[in-house]
This record gives sequence, structure tokens and C-alpha cells, in this order.
Amino acid sequence: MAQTTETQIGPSAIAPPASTTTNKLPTPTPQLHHLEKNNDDDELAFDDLPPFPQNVPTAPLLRLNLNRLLQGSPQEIENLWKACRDIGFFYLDLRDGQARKRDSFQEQDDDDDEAVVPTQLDGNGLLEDAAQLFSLGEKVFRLPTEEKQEYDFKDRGSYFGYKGLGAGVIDSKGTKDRNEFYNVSKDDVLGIGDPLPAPAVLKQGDSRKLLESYIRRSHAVVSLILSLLNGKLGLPTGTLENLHRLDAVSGDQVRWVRSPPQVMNDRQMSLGEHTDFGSITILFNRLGGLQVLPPGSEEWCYVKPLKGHCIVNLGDAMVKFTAGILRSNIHRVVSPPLGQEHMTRMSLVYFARPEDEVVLKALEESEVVRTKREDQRREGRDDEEITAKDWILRRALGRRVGGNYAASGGTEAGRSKQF
Ligand SMILES: O=C(O)CCC(=O)C(=O)O
Ligand SMILES: [Fe+2]
Repeated sequence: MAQTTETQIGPSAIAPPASTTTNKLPTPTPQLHHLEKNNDDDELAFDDLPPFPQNVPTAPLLRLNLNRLLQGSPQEIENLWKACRDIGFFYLDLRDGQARKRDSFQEQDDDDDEAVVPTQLDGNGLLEDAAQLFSLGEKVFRLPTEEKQEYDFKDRGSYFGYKGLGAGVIDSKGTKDRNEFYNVSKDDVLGIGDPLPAPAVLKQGDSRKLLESYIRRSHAVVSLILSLLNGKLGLPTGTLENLHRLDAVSGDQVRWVRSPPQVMNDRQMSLGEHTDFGSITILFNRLGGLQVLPPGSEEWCYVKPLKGHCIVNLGDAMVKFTAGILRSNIHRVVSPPLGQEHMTRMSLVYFARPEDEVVLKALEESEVVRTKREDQRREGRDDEEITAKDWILRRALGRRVGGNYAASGGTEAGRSKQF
């Protein structure tokens, strides 16, 4: 089936200088004035890991709460809207976030009593799945390199499966990355299409069940966010969710990223500067290393991992759907900060992407989007219309060693020094 013969190697990177900061002072970022500094709350530290240091620049991301979003808190929805417009990154506190009754983003049926409706939206459940998947990821990466290599499907034109250390590039010079990926297709796990070959540890029933649960729960969080953004954009009910149906063929995937420690005088980005290709990314970090370049700033800032939270960021599809009203921000992965730099770093990601056949273009049923797009047309600004499938393939495979790097850029053009 089409969706299982194409794969994704992840968005590797691009690499500006290896330093984590530049010498220049950050320029003012007025559009971020509302963002609060996060409290250095010990409760949110990972006790089994060396602490994230106090003295590195950290991104002032908003901390949103899944429960409050679920309850439809106007303040929380406003914060979501601001975060998605200003920087396209936020923390989401998943603790205790659970849908207890039918929510607008869920499928309706005829029975409309107030009883608890079985739902996949379960913040604590998602945190538990993520914790178990960190262990499963370790098992996958512990396999012999030759075995893992059997699951690199790049030559079949697919970005799912394994990408070895240094098999992606982080810049236009072809500098090799310093991470491994393992990408699992949503459609494979949900039985939409033919399964891809995979190591036994991932084929086991328990692993498949865990992956399925994680996919369903991540997708439910994504659907909630999409439905709230749909409302703020004034789109007809269900527009964004209907471009991201769980049971439709799409490039959605789970990814583990593993970066071994780097030696002191030879450090570089492990995953280069990029924007995500799809719609919404749900990311679990434990060690530092992820950095974002806040709008208007020249200083890369670490995103401090917080226990009980995921990091959510928007990808390029949301930029295209909204003619740039929403933002997909550039980010990269470097060595963990001082005190953590000797540790192997692993992260876990769920990438939600539009269904394969969806054309990435402005959703002009929204008045704000239409107005913005009309202004752009008057300025002569073209926007390439391309299906999600082609967009993601081009971006993903372009960043493999030997790929067409120059064609792999996203909506960061003009923001990244790389394009
Ligand atoms: O490892 C991380 O924290 C981020 C990974 C990432 O940005 C990606 O895989 O697109
Ligand atoms: Fe990313």
C-alpha cells in the first residue's frame, strides 16, 4: 500500500555554528511580552537525572493545562491561540487531563446521556505510555547496528523505519547528523495498509498495543488542539479535524531520537535547524538539548524539559493552512547543557500530519485566513500548493545523506540562514 512503501527519515537538520548562542545580544521580542518565565519548580524536575542547569538561556514558553483546555477555559484557549501565533511552541501539562464527557472534538453518537464516555483523551495515560515507550526505545537502539540497518527504507522511498547515526545531514554542506531515529507509522500500527518489516521487539503484541495506545492518545490531544484552533480561526466546525482523521492514510508517526554524548571539543548540532513538516508535534523530553530560536531573537534558547508535561509545537502545514497566521518555529537539538552533557539523550515524538491527499493551502473559509491570503496575493506572494504526502516526502528524504537538501526547506525560508 502506498503509505507503507514510503517512509520518512526524519527531519534532520541544518547546522549553523556549533555554539549554542551567538555573541550578539538578543533583539527585543515585543510579540513575546505575554510569555511568562516558567518557575523553576523542583516538582517538575526529573529526579533520576542530573538537574537542568539554572544558568542557560531558556525559552519562555507558555505552560498550558490539558484539563483547562478540555473544560473550554476561555483564558486557556486564548493562551493557546497566542502561543500558536507568537512562537508555535508551548508546554502542555498532561497531569489529570482526561475527557469525562462527550467533547465537541469527539465523534457523536445518538446516545446523549451524561455518563462517562470512553475516550482516548487521557493525559495521565499518555504520560504512562510515554514512560514505557522510553524503555522500549532503548531496547530498539540496543540492537546491533547491522540489524537496525535492515529497517532503513530510504531506498524504497520511505521515511519510516530506522535512520542510522550520521545518515542524515544537518546543513547544505552535507555535515552529518549525530543522532539515530526509529520511525513507526501510525497506519502500520492501526492496520491501515500493509505492515512494514520491523525488529521483533517492535512486532511483539505488547509493543504494538503500547504503540497503538500512545498513537490514539497523542492523536486525541492533537484533535483537541485542532478543534480549539479551528474555533479561533472561525472555520466551519470540524474543518481541521477532518483533515486529520485517525483512520485515514497519513504520514503520522511515532519517532524515537537518540543522541550519544559528544566529546568536549568536537561538539555540533545532533539534529540541525528545522521546522516540523506536519501539523502538530507532541514531544517528550527528559534531558535538555532541544533549542528554539524565538522570533526576533538571535539567541538560541534551550527548552527545559518538565516532568508531567509534553512540549507541543506546530509544523509547516498549519502555517500553510492559515497563510502564516500560525507559526512553526525553527528548532534544533544540541548537546545537553552542562551537567547533563555526558548522558545519552533520547526523546519521543508523535508527529501528526494532514492526510496524504490533503492539499496544503490556505483555508479561505476562514475570514481571517482569507483576508491574510488576499493581502499576500496583492503583494504578489505565491504559495506552493502541494499534497501533504509529497511535501513530507520531499522534506524528509531531502535531508538524508545523498538527498536533495536544497529542496528540503520548509516555511522557514527567510527566517533560516540556511535557505
Ligand atoms: O529531540 C527533540 O527534542 C526534538 C526532535 C525534533 O525536533 C524532531 O525530531 O523533529
Ligand atoms: Fe522537530
